[in-house]
Amino acid sequence: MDQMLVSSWFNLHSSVPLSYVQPPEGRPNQHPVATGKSIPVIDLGEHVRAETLQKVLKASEEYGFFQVINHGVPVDLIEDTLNIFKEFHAMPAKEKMSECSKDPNGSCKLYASREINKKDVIQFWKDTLRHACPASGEFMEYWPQKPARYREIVREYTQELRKLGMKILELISEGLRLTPDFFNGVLTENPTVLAHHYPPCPEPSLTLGAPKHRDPTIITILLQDKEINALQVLRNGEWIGVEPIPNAFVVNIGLLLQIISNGRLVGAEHRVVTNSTAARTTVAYFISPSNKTIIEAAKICITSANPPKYKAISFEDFRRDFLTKDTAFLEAELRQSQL
Ligand SMILES: O=C(O)CCC(=O)C(=O)O
Ligand SMILES: [Fe+2]
Repeated sequence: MDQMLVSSWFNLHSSVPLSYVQPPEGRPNQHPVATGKSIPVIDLGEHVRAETLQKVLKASEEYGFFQVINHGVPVDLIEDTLNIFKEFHAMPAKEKMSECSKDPNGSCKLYASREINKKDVIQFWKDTLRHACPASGEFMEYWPQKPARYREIVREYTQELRKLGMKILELISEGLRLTPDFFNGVLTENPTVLAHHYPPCPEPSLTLGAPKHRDPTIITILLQDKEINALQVLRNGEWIGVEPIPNAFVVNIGLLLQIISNGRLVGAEHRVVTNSTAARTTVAYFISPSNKTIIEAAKICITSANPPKYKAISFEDFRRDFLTKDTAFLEAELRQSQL
């Protein structure tokens, strides 16, 4: 079982095992990254709220991605968080597995794509630790207890990220003319933290760390490792690299918010490439609803010129379909006929 993790065997190979070789049309070099382009960077510390709001809205409409600086999350906590997840992924496989097997219902899990993404024949060059992190503190008893300060640091980090997430969602609510508390209840009740680890890869031109996908979230807030360019966003048919800015967060609109905004905000497609020299660790904070929540366009986002684009769907049905079907297919299925 331990051998399932990419980190357990990647250094035994000088070439990529066949099951990790992407088909030619899916390889990174097939669609190179646009030069000189980047996603917007937004200073959340700016004092004119209306201006910040416009920037967030514009970036969410045009890119579905932006970075935030002066966001209020303490730098020490950011460093501690990245380090604790690096230390976690560096532990022996057996120990990692046992630290993530405390909940029989699977609220905490360590996996490689082989295990989670049954629909994908070709695998991805990463391991992921994922667990629930609701504000209530529920499920914390199932979190890893190693490395020693894991629970303390990750608890504080997820609390801070919730605050930041709600601040961003308040700006978005105001921009979309939703009520200020629109996202306060069930829509954001079920956050998850995912710590991805991408080991160095001997043949980066043949592999991907993560496939082209949209996130099954309201929004995602990502902490990237310094100095490694690997995340790319698709915009108007071009891949744009997301350059790491020290201590900044990458924010992206998820498919759920695309549905809620009736297509006004973009749940943009993105992917992760690999490199041959350095391991990369990232921490994604997924803001998601509780299972029974119905996802549909907000009334204010529906007009006669812009009728509902998607069928209503419960989050649990959405997630089941999302895991088993291709996203493009799911979107087409959700899209109502425009008759
Ligand atoms: O690790 C990254 O850069 C991106 C991760 C991601 O896209 C995700 O968790 O959905
Ligand atoms: Fe993603």
